[in-house]
Amino acid sequence: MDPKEVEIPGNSDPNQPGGRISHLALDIGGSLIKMVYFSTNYDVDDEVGRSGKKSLGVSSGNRDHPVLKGRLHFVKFQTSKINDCLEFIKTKQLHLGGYQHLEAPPIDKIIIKATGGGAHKYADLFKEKLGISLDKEDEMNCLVGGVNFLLKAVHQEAFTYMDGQKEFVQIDHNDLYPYLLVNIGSGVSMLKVDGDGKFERVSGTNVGGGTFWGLGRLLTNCKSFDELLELSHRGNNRVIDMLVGDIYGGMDYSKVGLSSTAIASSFGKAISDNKELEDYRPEDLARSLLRMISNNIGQISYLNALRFGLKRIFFGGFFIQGHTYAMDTISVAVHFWSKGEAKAMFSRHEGFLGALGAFRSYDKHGPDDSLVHQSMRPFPFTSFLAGDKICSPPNGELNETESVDCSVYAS
Ligand SMILES: Nc1ncnc2c1ncn2[C@@H]1O[C@H](COP(=O)(O)OP(=O)(O)O)[C@@H](O)[C@H]1O
Ligand SMILES: CC(C)(COP(=O)(O)O)[C@@H](O)C(=O)NCCC(=O)O
Repeated sequence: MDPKEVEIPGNSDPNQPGGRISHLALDIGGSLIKMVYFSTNYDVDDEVGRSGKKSLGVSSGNRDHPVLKGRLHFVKFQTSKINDCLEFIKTKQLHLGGYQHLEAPPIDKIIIKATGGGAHKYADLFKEKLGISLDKEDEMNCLVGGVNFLLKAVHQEAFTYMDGQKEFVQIDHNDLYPYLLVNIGSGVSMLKVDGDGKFERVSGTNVGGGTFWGLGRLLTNCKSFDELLELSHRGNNRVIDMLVGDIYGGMDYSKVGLSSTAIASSFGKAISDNKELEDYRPEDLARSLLRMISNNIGQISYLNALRFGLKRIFFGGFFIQGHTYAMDTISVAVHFWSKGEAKAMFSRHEGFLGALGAFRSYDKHGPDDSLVHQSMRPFPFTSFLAGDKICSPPNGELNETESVDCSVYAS
């Protein structure tokens, strides 16, 4: 997959005079590299200062008046195509922070925040190809930092999805914790979150997004993840799944609360159909697989929520990426097993939780003399938390490469 060009509209192009990129952060996972960066080329306070009306420095901005306006960019690459990612960073000079304008930027001293297993695996490659060092942030810490940030700072970030209905959830900042965070990446991690930086990884499963894509590719010969998803939209899982009704002669097993349409055994019909793989339609195989994996994750999530008495479960990770059928299946599983007690919630920037957490971690270190702080910390970043300061794209979803306007307020 080639990354689309990130649109850096108008005067926020870092290659234009005064253009500036800051806070590049990476989450290098088993399947995908997620990248977040902020671009701006004008300082609102400078503008106000020039107009003679008011002049505020970065440190003296307030919550009613933005210090900076710019764009937050979200980009993803396949991890297997990491060279495309390196080329993208190099071409756009994303790694140079505030040093794009220098003829000889001090590249060997520049440090970029990175998380995910790939921050360890590919550290040498980044050094070799771009000359930069990766400052490794813990993956779970970043996930929690990212989701807490989104839930608190972004208007209409969390929503429920059931029976085709999306409903935004009003987040009460004083009543957010505890909750269960389920990150469905290549594998699945489940974390009990009790506060900012307060969490425990309570469970996980190796049957996750990588399983769907890996097994799906083998079963259907799909060439891309998007193709597999598209197939699953058109499929009918009942062709392959053994339903309760198939076992009970079309009847419900009502004594234990199982309707005739419930799946008794995923892929179970394949044992008696006397068919070969090629006799099944790829779309039906894709649908059964998606249902099986989503159901399983929904059920394990519910069991962990039950274990700790948690009523809210937030799902993240690129497996979901706004995919309605996966969300619906997960929600139904949580609803069914919890008898309506627990709620599955999703996030609009679900795939970028870790990258956002790494991005925010620029702020957590105190001032020191390293170049990372000079080049990548042009403003106090907790300031993003001052209310609903990130606008969403008009359609509310983020694609492969997207950016959102945002304002930075001094904290
Ligand atoms: N374009 C894509 N290419 C590959 N996998 C994708 C794509 N879009 C969504 N996915 C799904 O997202 C999963 C990866 O999710 P992610 O949160 O990025 O995990 P990781 O950090 O392990 O890379 C894949 O295993 C796959 O199920
Ligand atoms: C090892 C991982 C944390 C890596 O994160 P990922 O790249 O999958 O997002 C994750 O794949 C995981 O939690 N796997 C499940 C391992 C288990 O608990 O069985």
